[in-house]
Amino acid sequence: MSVVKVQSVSKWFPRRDGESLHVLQNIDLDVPEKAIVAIVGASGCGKSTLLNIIAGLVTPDRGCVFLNGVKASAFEDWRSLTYMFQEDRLLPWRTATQNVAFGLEAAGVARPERRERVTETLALVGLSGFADAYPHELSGGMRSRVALARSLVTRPQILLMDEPFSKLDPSIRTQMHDEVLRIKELMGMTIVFVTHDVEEAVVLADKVVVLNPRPGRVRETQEIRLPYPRDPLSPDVAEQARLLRRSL
Ligand SMILES: Nc1ncnc2c1ncn2[C@@H]1O[C@H](COP(=O)(O)OP(=O)(O)OP(=O)(O)O)[C@@H](O)[C@H]1O
Repeated sequence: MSVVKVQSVSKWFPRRDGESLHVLQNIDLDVPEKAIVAIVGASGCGKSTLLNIIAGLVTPDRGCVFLNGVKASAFEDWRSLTYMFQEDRLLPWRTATQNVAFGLEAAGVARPERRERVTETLALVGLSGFADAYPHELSGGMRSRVALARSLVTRPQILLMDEPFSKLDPSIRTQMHDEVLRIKELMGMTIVFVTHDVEEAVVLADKVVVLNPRPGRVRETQEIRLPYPRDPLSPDVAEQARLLRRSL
């Protein structure tokens, strides 16, 4: 069974001139359990809209999304799904610990359990020594790790990421890719992410979905069968990236 299934989804947004913008047309997407799927495509082709529809943040005009086989409109286990945004969105007045704890506080998790889970998750992303640091005291890579920890602290089954590492230096980005793969294996998550970076798609994903613009349609789906870990500088990754670029 697919963990995420997108079935014939179409979406229009209203435009200021009274017309509507056709953003997505008949999108089908199947994400099996523990898969990593990348969505790539030209700017404005509807990648984030598709991710937002999967996350239940935007309602499709046609078609539907199933999460663990349940129609999204009837899905109740939203804590099993988490979303990592392009900006880290850390609260500057909260320490790393307090930022990571935020979702658990909102969910009413008791303080002792909160403390245990935050400590465990900060250790998971390699930030045990920075639990009491404020965001301005952390490097870009560390902030990204806090944001990742905040997404993981609820022990999600599905991780959605919208260009989460695009603002990082290439070497830090590579470190974050390694972290995501390691943690994904450990936690057995299913991941869907959006990226502009075809190398990032090839290094992380086992399936890459290429969207065509205006309106966004699935142009093709490429399986990436290279073994993990994938060296971003290897000829195999370069060749897959070349094929994807050609498709774009
Ligand atoms: N809430 C909204 N209301 C109206 N138009 C929107 C809304 N959200 C997105 N759009 C428009 O829908 C189109 C697709 O946007 P979307 O952000 O999904 O594309 P994208 O492929 O993620 O773009 P990028 O790669 O530049 O981030 C764009 O033309 C955008 O302006």
